[in-house]
Amino acid sequence: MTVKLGLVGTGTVGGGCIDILRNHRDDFKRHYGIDVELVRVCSRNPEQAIAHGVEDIFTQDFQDVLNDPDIDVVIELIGGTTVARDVVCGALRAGKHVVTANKALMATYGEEVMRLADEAGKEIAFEASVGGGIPIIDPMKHSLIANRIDSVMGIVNGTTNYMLTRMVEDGLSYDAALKEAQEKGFAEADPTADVDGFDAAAKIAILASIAFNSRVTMGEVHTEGIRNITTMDLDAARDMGYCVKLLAIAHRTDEGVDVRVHPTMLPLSHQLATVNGVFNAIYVVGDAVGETMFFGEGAGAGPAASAVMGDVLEVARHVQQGIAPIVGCTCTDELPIVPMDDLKTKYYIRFKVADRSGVLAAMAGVFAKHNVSVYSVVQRGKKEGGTVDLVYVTHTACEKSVRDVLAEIAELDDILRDEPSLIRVED
Ligand SMILES: NC(=O)C1=CN([C@@H]2O[C@H](COP(=O)(O)OP(=O)(O)OC[C@H]3O[C@@H](n4cnc5c(N)ncnc54)[C@H](OP(=O)(O)O)[C@@H]3O)[C@@H](O)[C@H]2O)C=CC1
Ligand SMILES: N[C@@H](CC=O)C(=O)O
Repeated sequence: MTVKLGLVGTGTVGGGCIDILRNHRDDFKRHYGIDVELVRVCSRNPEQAIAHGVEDIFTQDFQDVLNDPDIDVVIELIGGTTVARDVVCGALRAGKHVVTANKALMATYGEEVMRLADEAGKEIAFEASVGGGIPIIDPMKHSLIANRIDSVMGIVNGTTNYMLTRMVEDGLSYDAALKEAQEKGFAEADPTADVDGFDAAAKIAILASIAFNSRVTMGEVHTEGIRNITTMDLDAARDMGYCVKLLAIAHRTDEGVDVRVHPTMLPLSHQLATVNGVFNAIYVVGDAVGETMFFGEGAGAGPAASAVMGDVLEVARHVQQGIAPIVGCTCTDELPIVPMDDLKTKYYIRFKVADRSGVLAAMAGVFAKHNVSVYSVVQRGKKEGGTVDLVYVTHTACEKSVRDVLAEIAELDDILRDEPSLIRVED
């Protein structure tokens, strides 16, 4: 039996999938007996389809894919939560299996999508939605199923990790580093999703939901990106023996789920400090297995298409063998989200302030008022245009108090000259 595929979205990942199918279709059949055929391809305009040699099966209307009775599996690779939601939900309602790389959709409408799949008795597979080419969802749903998982954390956004690496190692500006990441196909269609942390928030929401059997949506994840991080911060971190990474963190605590995305300073000796460029790494800690780490390329056509096609072939194998979907929604519990205000950690905060007397004393007063104990204050860079950069490192403090400090300093008369950059410090 030939399993018929319909693909919607022919950009970076969709193009990668078409290429894999063209190059390896015969191998899949010879090695594994899995016979798949791409019968319909949909996108907004035909240029990408022509470039990948599939113009003969091209359509601009995704309904042509959903309404084709021959298609067994729909592959959604357009991204976003509007048209993609119609494609995914429509395909499931039409009785088709679905493979998607869409983390925004799964982290926002995951409950609806999983319910539709359960009702239809069809599979919804989304390995590529987290960690690009790294197998992480399937191991968590299968190989690690015997564990109680208490922590999942790591670097899950290739674009920002690539940018931070290029900024540190090659002195690239933020804008130049982002442009490169976009050219390499790492960034989302709207790269603010990467740099503002929303892509990582979606991914950690998906991982936390699976790990803790309790649904976490991306809106529930405290999210900060790297927009305010400058080369001055990266240099300051290095001088202190640290690097800066955009970390996605999910812990099961006695209070519930502590889940957040923010720039974090890590000692250069930390395992995650060596994860550079487009690479991602995800730690998973289970009560039986102990510590595990998953590592690989987190973005780009090849890695993402590898994960998508892995799902497609597994679903196709099930279709051929008549195997019903085994695991549907596993979010059986309802754990509360721990408020970010409760976090206790050390902080690096850089303020660009007016270069005049009295500023340091005024700021010291605010820190003292809120019981945030300062470990060091250092001036960085040159005094320019009547401003100076002050770097504060605190002892362990409460997030709420630090937020109060920032709010009060912002209210001080004509002191702040820019948004402070705030980085949490892990030892
Ligand atoms: N890039 C990566 O490294 C990774 C991406 N992903 C995920 O994969 C998905 C696709 O990403 P990527 O390939 O990078 O995105 P691209 O922007 O490169 O490709 C998106 C494709 O969808 C098409 N499209 C957009 N809107 C519509 C629509 N309304 N109807 C039909 N087609 C449409 C686009 O056409 P047009 O070009 O005309 O806009 C384009 O062909 C996203 O969910 C993303 O989050 C997951 C892992 C890694
Ligand atoms: N934009 C994402 C792509 C993969 O999910 C990233 O940079 O990690």
